[in-house]
Amino acid sequence: MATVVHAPLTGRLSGFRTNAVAAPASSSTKCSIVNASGKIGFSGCTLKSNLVSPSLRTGPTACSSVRVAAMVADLKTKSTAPEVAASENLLRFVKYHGLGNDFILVDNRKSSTLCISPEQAATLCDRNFGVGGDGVIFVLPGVNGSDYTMRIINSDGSEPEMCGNGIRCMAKFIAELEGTTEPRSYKIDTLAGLIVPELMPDGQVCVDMGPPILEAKQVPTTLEPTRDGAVIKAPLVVAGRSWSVTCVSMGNPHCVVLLDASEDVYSLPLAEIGPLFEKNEVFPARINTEFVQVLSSSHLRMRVWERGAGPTLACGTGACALVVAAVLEGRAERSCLVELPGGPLQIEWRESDNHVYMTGPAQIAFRGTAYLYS
Ligand SMILES: N[C@@H](CCC[C@H](N)C(=O)O)C(=O)O
Repeated sequence: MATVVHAPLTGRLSGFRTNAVAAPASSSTKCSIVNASGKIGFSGCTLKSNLVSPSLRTGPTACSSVRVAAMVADLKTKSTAPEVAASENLLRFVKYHGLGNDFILVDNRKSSTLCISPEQAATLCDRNFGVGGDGVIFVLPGVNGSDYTMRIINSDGSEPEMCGNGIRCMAKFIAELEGTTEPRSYKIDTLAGLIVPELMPDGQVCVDMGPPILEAKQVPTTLEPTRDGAVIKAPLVVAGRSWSVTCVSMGNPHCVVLLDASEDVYSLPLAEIGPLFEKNEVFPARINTEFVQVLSSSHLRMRVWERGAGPTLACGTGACALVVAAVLEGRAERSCLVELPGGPLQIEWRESDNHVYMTGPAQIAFRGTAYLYS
């Protein structure tokens, strides 16, 4: 008898989702695999992902050939204290996402040193061999008067300075760790400076992302500045096409490409051009690239190729950067709805303080315990 243990966690964009897996209850029980579209794919057992109940992972099973880094995400776990279990190579985590930009959140409050290596983080992010995620986010003790410190490792193991969707997720995670449901804000130290997310009464998170950085050398880019030290509407040839680019740092570097209104952003071959921007020699620290369709002066549609993570469903710092770029190019107002593949963000580049404010959701997906392999 085949036993389906877990229903799949499916999403609107199943191509970005891990497959849900059914595990055998005993060696004599066959397991069925439910694919991301919700269909039972086949019997037998090649364990492919992470949704296996811990109660079912011991003892002889038909899944002994498990190649995966044996991630265990227990949807039934009720724990309210998702602290790192450093013993026995186990790591407790909570998976969150902001508009489908997904992160493995780790409670690292007991130390200022990351509890796992960048390589381990990259393995955890693998959608076939790990939990799956665009990055791992660590909550560390605060420094210099901040409440907490955020560190993030991209899915390729590199460390960026900041993450907009990630910091909304982190604010929700901290509230969970602190056991509070009250609206409040946190001062978070990041490699991009102090960032302040605020939990709103409606469940959204509004983040003061600080001021944009436009000075070419600080972005950084070696492109020739076109206006007051900034790179605005500069020509850049990539993949045989001359693009008009504006470079903005929100702590991390962004290259914004505002398209003609008539060009459908979804017609671009993102997987082909994204890496060519990311690794272009004019961006010495590599770059995140946003391709933008200006639907109106307050409604922008974007797709992103992220440095160290590839095509993601949303990029918070990218949405902030493109509103700044669109204002500088005279294509948009200071307050815009930015439509990303995973949903909308409201972005405002406030004239009074020169800070960019981002408002959007952050949601828990599941909690789990992962085996760590060095
Ligand atoms: N998705 C993030 C940005 C994460 C960091 C980025 N990949 C980089 O390397 O700069 C966001 O929401 O801002």
